Amino acid sequence: MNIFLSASIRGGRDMLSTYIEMCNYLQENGHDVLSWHVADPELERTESLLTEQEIYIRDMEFLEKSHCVIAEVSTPSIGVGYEISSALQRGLSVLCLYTPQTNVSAMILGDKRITSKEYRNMDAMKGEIDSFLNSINKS
Ligand SMILES: O=c1[nH]c(=O)n([C@H]2C[C@H](O)[C@@H](COP(=O)(O)O)O2)cc1CO
Repeated sequence: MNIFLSASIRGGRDMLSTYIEMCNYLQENGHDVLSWHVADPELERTESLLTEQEIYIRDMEFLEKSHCVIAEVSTPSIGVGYEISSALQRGLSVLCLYTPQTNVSAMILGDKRITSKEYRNMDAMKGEIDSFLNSINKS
């Protein structure tokens, strides 16, 4: 499956190790993570070679080619919110994942088109990803 992984960049990179684990897990399970760059520790250097418009156009093209979006929303990020909304407009399924004690926006938790799940550890997060992808495959 083509998956758009959405994760904070300018919103803050404190959870980079989580993004890497999510990306690796999806790839190990045979998925094509089109936006794998969000989990790249070298991202700041590689993205600085692109203009803001080039970044935007590339990511919107990735979204067009994706079957679903999986977003880590514990760190508030305008770009992640924008991508979630864009995915919904295109009719894509969206999974939002967040850790306990994070203050996730009501605009995410209140939208019943979105599957929003809290996870306490990496195994739980992987379980939520599996359930979400299985539900898409069945629909
Ligand atoms: O350099 C970038 N490259 C890029 O792909 N993005 C996209 C992918 C991420 O899922 C999302 C992060 O948004 P933000 O930078 O507002 O946290 O936006 C965002 C930026 C910087 O805003």
